[in-house]
Amino acid sequence: MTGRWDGVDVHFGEEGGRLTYGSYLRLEQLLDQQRLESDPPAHDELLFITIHQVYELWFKQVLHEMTASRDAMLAGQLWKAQHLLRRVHTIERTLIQQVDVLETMTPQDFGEFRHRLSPASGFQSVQFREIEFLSGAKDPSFVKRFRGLSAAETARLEQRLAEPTLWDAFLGVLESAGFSTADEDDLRKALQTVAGDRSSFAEIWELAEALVQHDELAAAWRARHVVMVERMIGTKPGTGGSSGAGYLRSRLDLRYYPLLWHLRTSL
Ligand code: HEM
Ligand SMILES: N[C@@H](CC(=O)c1ccccc1NC=O)C(=O)O
Repeated sequence: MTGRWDGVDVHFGEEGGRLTYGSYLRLEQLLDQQRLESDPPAHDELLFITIHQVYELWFKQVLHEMTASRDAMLAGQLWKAQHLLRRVHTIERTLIQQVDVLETMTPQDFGEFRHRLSPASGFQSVQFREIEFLSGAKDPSFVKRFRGLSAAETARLEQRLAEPTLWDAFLGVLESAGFSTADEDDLRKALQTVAGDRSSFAEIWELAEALVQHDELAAAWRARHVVMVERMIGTKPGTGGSSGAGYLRSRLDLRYYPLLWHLRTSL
């Protein structure tokens, strides 16, 4: 910035032609990534692409925060793990609310370009599956069922399958506090003890609550997504080759941390 605040010759961001807003954020590249499949262009396809790209940007951020939260747990920095999970929750609430924007598209307007999308589908979102794996729901069959993955994408999924999950890291936290997590019975007892003595185990309890919150928000997204799908395509099969809403309904009961949910019954 040069010049005077109150004068006319104020030139923000022009110091020697270095960093600018657009160059820092790589806007030329970012804003040039929306290519429609429909021809002539269907009006709503830009919204459809933009929404998905925004989801993928947030997925990237969520993975960044979840990975750091996991590593903080492994390093015994419980306050940090919880701080980062709170940010994840806030992003996840945003991801659920964003469905509202896409629902301003009618089924008729979606129908103008939907036939062009097959066999592509959200089922092929690598980052979405990475989030599931890192959360604790590792299912190698998804890697096999993906068609058309690049070598780099396959490597990312394999890495997520191999590395510790948030749940693994949480078990490490319990072990560091002196609990046995050798079998499910020991684990149930440990969780019961933590829940029953919150003044002694405040940080561990809060961390468990943060994991439950993450689990609940993921479930809320699945529920929101399937209702949107029913609104958009009814009971038609999906472009990705599944039964559509039927398949998505079969995934509604997925929970990352069933033991933290079972615990509720005995509190
Ligand atoms: C018009 C809006 C949408 C419709 C009609 C729709 C429809 C579907 C259908 C039918 C499936 C099942 C797979 C298949 O295609 O056979 C699916 C899966 C999926 N969709 Fe969407 N979707 C929509 C928007 C979105 C958005 C905005 C996202 C955000 C990234 C998304 C992410 C996903 C994911 C991650 C899956 C895999 C879910 C799983 O395996 O549990 N979808 N979608
Ligand atoms: N599977 C959707 C199409 C769809 O929504 C989609 C297509 C390509 C890329 C991402 C998508 N989003 C979620 O599935 C359908 O069957 O209508």
